[in-house]
This record gives sequence, structure tokens and C-alpha cells, in this order.
Amino acid sequence: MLQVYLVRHGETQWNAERRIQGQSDSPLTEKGETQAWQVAERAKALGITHIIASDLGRTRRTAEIIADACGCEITLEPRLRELDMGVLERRHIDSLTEEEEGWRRQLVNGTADGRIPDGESMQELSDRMHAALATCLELPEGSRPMLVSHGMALGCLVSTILGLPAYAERRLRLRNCSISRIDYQHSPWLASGWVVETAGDVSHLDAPALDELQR
Ligand SMILES: O=C(O)[C@@H](CO)OP(=O)(O)O
Repeated sequence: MLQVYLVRHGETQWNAERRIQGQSDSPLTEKGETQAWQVAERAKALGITHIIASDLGRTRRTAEIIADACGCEITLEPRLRELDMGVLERRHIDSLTEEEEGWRRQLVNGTADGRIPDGESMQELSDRMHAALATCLELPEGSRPMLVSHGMALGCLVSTILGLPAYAERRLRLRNCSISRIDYQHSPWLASGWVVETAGDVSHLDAPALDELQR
């Protein structure tokens, strides 16, 4: 049975400041670097064989630290990037006008094809995340891949595997450097295909980051 580990990158400067990143980028904080070292130790213990990472800076840095510990190569995969949040990227969460907040709400309340101007819909995010995940099925037998990606992107993947709409990702708390695990199984009794084993595990972190909304 193929086990795939999903890791959100370490805490960044804009995560700490409650600013919207999307496909824009900010560096890991000192805490984010520490989280990455801690998740790397866990990855080494798990016997991770392949690291597939979003090509944004924060995921690349997190992946580099994990790859160093595990002694494996990184494959950069742009389909693992965070949701494109268009004109709202770089903005502080608390600075949005009513109209801007309305655009953001379209994403999280399931409005068909809702998107922030110049941004991406949750359906588009879900489609590209599933396409990236499918590449794991082509790895050699016995591989144990780790995908390094983002909060909404991974939340959308886990939600849709569970049969929930993509916007149900808001109901999952995937903190920085949390680990989720999904397995690909063939079973006449249980669901065949992807199943969720764990979501948002932070037991390897001595000081888990608060998520953006709890700050
Ligand atoms: O883009 C952002 O602001 C957040 C949203 O969850 O994503 P990331 O996981 O990249 O910090």
C-alpha cells in the first residue's frame, strides 16, 4: 500500500504577521526553520524516499531541510503551489474592505467558480493538486513520498479525498510543518483509492505555530 505524507511548510514572516501569501512569498521565520528541522527528523524516522515540493520559496526551503536529513532529492512541482489569491495577495487579513472580504468569502462558502479577482477557483486548485498527487502512483514499488505544500492546497486535497467539497479545507487545521498521511489502497470492503490516515499531526513539534486565525 502506498503511503504519502503531506507536510505544510514552516512558519513564514507573513504567516506570523497575518498577511495573505497565496503564490507570493515570504521567508521562513526562525521558528519556521526550527519546525522544518523537527519535521525533517520525523521524515528521516519514517524512511521518506522522495520529496516532491511546491516551487515557492517557503516550501523549497522546508523541503531542502527535510531532504538533507533524509538524503533524498527534491522534485519541484508547481501544481503543489498555494491557491492563487489574485489581488488580495500580500494584504493583511484584517485590512480587507467589505467588498474584498466578499471575494474571499466566495471561495470559502462554495459559490460556483468563486474566485478573488485575478485568482484561482477552489475547483482549479483541487484539480491540479489531484493531478500532482497522481504522479506518486508512478513511483517504484516501496517508495514513501513526502509532498511539501501549503495550508489551503493540502486542506483542499484532504477534504476532497474525504468526499467533502474543496472549500471544506477551512474545517481542517493544518498548522505549519504538520504532517498528514494518505494511503492508496485496493479493498473490496473499504473504499478503494485514496484514504486519509491522519490529518494535521504536530506531535513532532515542540512548539506548534498558531494558525493565522488564532493569532
Ligand atoms: O497563502 C497563505 O497565506 C496561507 C493560507 O493558508 O498559505 P500557506 O500555507 O502558504 O501559508
